[in-house]
Amino acid sequence: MREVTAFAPATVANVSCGFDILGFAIDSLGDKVKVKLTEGSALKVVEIQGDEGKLPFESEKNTCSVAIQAMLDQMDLHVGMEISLYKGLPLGSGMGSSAASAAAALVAANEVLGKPFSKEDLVPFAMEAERIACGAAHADNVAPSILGGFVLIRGYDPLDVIKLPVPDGLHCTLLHPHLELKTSDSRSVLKQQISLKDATMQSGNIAGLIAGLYKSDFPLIGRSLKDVIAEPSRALLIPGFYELREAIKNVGALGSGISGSGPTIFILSSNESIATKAGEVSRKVFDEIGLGVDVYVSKVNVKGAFIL
Ligand SMILES: Nc1ncnc2c1ncn2[C@@H]1O[C@H](COP(=O)(O)OP(=O)(O)O)[C@@H](O)[C@H]1O
Ligand SMILES: N[C@@H](CCOP(=O)(O)O)C(=O)O
Repeated sequence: MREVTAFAPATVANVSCGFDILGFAIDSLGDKVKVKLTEGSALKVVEIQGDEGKLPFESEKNTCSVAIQAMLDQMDLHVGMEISLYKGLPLGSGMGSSAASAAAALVAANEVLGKPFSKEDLVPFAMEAERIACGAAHADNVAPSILGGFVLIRGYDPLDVIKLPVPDGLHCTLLHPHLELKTSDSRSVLKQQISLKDATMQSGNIAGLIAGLYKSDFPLIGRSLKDVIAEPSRALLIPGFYELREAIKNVGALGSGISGSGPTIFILSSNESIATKAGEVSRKVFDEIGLGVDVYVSKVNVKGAFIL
């Protein structure tokens, strides 16, 4: 029977000011999923590697099978598939781990079925997987993981997904402290109301960030990396967050923020050498507080999920 393996990249959701509406994809880090067409009509997760035994095999709980089931439901198609998941991303990391599994699974399953859907069409199916992973069908991880690049979710009802330009040279440093923070938990600490002043400030920064991407205006991108909605509540859950921001002030980075719902922190820089320096300085902050950290330096991935 036909089998296909796909890779889907890690993602940085929110990008500070764009809560639930902005995200971008990272190079090389990600999950792989193999999908094999079988007899019958059941989706079975048959193998999971790299998760330390933490992820569910039940097809109604794993984001791979939930996403594929949403796709089959839309087609009213009853086929059997065996799904093998190779986790490259840590769980509850803020790097879109649940999303990368769903994105890779969908791209592989779509290929196995002869590509009935475009990549854009796959986004709503992956959102259903996010609903079971964290209780909210947000698209700011799944859309960039599938499509690559910077992605804006202009609206959810109806879904309106827009790819944005990626300025040459833009690099991201990711600091993943050795902590697990579930997206569902870090959503539960958010305030449900915001003031007019904060709404105005956040709107200015989102508009500024998008204008900065279109103009390749690095200082404007840096000035816009501010979040008055989620960051004040969530930063308290991430040791070293403000110390890191202080420590990288003289390195020349554009700015820093929480990647998705954390605990990973992202830093944007205008070139690889600043991004690397920012990583070195940040590592020292975590060494000082005695918390292990993984540091990654990456370009923005403009390709998204792909068949291996
Ligand atoms: N294939 C999968 N990969 C990762 N997480 C999954 C998967 N399937 C289900 N989950 C559940 O989703 C949760 C992790 O998602 P989340 O907290 O959103 O992490 P992240 O911030 O890394 O995306 C875990 O509770 C995990 O059990
Ligand atoms: N917009 C979401 C993004 C969650 O990203 P994750 O990588 O932590 O799953 C949020 O801020 O809750």
